[in-house]
Amino acid sequence: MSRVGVLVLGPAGVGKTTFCNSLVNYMQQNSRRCNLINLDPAAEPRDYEFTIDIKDLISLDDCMDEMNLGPNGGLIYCFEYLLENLDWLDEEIGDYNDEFFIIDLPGQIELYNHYNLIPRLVNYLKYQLNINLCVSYLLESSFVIDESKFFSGCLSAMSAMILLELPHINILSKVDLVKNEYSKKKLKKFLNPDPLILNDDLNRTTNPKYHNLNNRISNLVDDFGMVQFLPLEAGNPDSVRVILSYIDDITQWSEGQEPKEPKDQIEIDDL
Ligand SMILES: Nc1nc2c(ncn2[C@@H]2O[C@H](COP(=O)(O)OP(=O)(O)OP(=O)(O)O)[C@@H](O)[C@H]2O)c(=O)[nH]1
Repeated sequence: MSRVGVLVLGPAGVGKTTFCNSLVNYMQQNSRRCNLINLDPAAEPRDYEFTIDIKDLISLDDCMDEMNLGPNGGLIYCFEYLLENLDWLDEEIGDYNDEFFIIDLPGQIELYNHYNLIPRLVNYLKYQLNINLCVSYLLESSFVIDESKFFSGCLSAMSAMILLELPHINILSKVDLVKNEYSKKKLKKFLNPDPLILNDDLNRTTNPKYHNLNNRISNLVDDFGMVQFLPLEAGNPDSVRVILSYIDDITQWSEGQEPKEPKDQIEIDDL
């Protein structure tokens, strides 16, 4: 039995659900089986039907009404409820063997930062349900083409890497929204960034009293080897193809096979 899963993570509104749909669309068009698992208890139905939907177990609206909670408290409650009822997930995934799962998660930072909810879920998927997992972490291009926001995005991606300890792909989403030539040029620099050069740029525009902090953060990003982002334009099958080839490679790698360099590359000018 071989089950592969890609957890789609990133801040709210970054394009996670749209990316999930683009992956399903691309895989279906290329005769590959895949299943969408929705773990966002607030998600509305989208283009493709979910194979498994947390809302069949618990929905955010019901939980907020019945428990008198706000949206963030309600979300935490839904995840705690899911974790207390993991046999439900087991039953839902039950006979799906030799399958590819695309797992859409909510973007609320509370789930990742203050609680141990997502790591517990990941452990269950990985060790109890034997799903060979990887993470695709999305950051929005138009947001990060500013050095300070880029470093802030890197830190949030690194926090997910450290927290989940899974093979990890970083993606800059919505590249089509970066329109003018100057910004496009900057975007290229951020896809294959040299954190130390970006740090010099950042220091040019920040108060000197922060330079030491900037230097430390850029050294950390540099040491961590977080040197690459893949561009995503959800409506462009070429960008989805390249990302999928990376997902295929790193999930094979985490199964214990030899890592291979993905052959596919995509340039921003190709999109
Ligand atoms: N132009 C453009 N818009 C996009 C792209 N991907 C997503 N969007 C838009 O961005 C908005 C948010 O997309 P979603 O897919 O709902 O984002 P999300 O991360 O799932 O949002 P939450 O679940 O609320 O965290 C929607 O209006 C999408 O149509 C893209 O590649 N290009």
